[in-house]
Amino acid sequence: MEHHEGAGGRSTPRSPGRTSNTNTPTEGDAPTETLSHAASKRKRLQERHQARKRGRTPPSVFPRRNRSRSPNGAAPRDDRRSRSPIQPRSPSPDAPRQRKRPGGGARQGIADRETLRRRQEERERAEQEDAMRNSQQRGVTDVVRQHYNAVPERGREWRKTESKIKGLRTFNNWVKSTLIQKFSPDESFAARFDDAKEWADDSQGPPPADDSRLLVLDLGCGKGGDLGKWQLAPQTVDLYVGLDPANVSIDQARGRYDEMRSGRRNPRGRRPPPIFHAEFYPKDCFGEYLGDIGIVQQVGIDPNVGPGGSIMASRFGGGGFDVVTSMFAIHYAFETEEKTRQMLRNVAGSLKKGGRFIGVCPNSDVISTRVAAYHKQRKEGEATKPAEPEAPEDGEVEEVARAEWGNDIYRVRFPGATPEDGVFRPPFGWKYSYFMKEAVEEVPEYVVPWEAFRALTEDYNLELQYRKPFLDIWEDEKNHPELGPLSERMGVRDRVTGALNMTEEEKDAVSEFSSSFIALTLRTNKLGFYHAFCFYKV
Ligand SMILES: C[S@@+](CC[C@H](N)C(=O)[O-])C[C@H]1O[C@@H](n2cnc3c(N)ncnc32)[C@H](O)[C@@H]1O
Repeated sequence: MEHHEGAGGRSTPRSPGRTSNTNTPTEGDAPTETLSHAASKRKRLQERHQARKRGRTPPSVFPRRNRSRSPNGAAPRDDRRSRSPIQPRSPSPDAPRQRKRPGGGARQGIADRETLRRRQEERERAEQEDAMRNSQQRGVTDVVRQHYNAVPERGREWRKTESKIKGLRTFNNWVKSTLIQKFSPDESFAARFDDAKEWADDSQGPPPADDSRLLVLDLGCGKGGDLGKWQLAPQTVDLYVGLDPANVSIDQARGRYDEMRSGRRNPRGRRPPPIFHAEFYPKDCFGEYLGDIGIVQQVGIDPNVGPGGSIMASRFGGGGFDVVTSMFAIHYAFETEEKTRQMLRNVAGSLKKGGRFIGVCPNSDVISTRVAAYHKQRKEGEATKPAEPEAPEDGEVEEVARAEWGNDIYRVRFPGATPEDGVFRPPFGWKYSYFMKEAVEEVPEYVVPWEAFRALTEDYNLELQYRKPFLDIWEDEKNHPELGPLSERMGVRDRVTGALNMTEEEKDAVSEFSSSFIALTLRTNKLGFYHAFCFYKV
């Protein structure tokens, strides 16, 4: 789904960011000279800290990383092969033929051969299963990657005028801007910001400028639609690292950044506002560890987070990023527990203490309510139908009740059975396809059962600070002194009437308040298909 476009309009005076170009950097490029003084200092501390850490745990990050490279935690296949005790050996043609020993020895040989053959078969079966599992995992990632690579980049003008879902796009963009405005600043910056009013009353001039700048990591950055929002973050961004498995999207994101930096995206040749240093790499952020990306390693990523990580590591370790963000993407991780944990390892490993993990994803409360209502309605329908023979006859396949809902603009469809009570247990692998006009065409996504997710995050020292459905965010923030006017400048609402600029179908997709049979429940609970969250690394 596309949720692009810069927040637009707001101009906050800020100190200039560094703007060195990366063009098409390669992994491991050293951007040190492009980072600010604060970041270099942080980096120096990081290096010092890592040196201390290395003192405690002798193996360097590199061999540790190599060992854990496989997404499913298995040892690299080559390693296993090289350790195999039964490599078939073909005798050298020049070697004298050995004579078989007579009697028991020969029988022993036959028994050994039998054991070896069995072991060989077992090994081949295990390898086949391994390959199958890997290819299935790759399969989903490939489908998602191919899909997003194929979504055309249609340009800002088209998105603002022609698009059938322009209301939805701008609304989603406003929610993302709101989240960035509210949660990207660190505590000391936010405190200073809060104090400013009191301080202004005393008329002693503005508070001293904060020179600590943000280092931001975006997992699933897509075509770079949020770059403009980060440029307008209250606390200046120093570095933005964008990762996404869709390589075409990554190229487009880099192109967009280059245009912003050069001012080509600016209307009427106005001087561009200063922009941070940014780097973009293709990467599966949920199936793989991020520590092999040079810039991520340089800023700092701790491989020891999560269950099993040492107390020393959790007290002194930690990453170097202030903010990790993942907008409309973490639902791809919920295919398996392994991927979900890898995603959390990457998030928590890259965040420093006090760092924020902010994002948006489909709200499982809505999905559960929808699925339960679907089954209830289906059963009521069945109860009024004439009775059918109890068991299916020979060769007859019992039909699975497939939950689905939506309208012309969006559609959610479960390909398999769903729980009648709407509670997704176990919490992984609940695949559904999501269709969104112009944006997402039947891409497999996975339910993110919220409570299970929240429980898992605790294993990674991530503490939930905020979680809100989109519509509640709108209700809470639409009259905010900055976010309210921002919504008007972005075209989220009508300047005169104040009503949301959306068709009924778009509203249905975002809030579901006009949907048919569970309309009342949803309206009362103010649910929306998406919700936003912020976790703090403690
Ligand atoms: C709906 S788009 C959102 C893009 C962007 N965050 C935004 O808000 O405009 C979802 C993105 O998630 C990305 N994605 C899917 N699987 C991923 C994975 N394993 N790791 C990182 N990103 C992934 C897709 O390639 C796609 O760019």
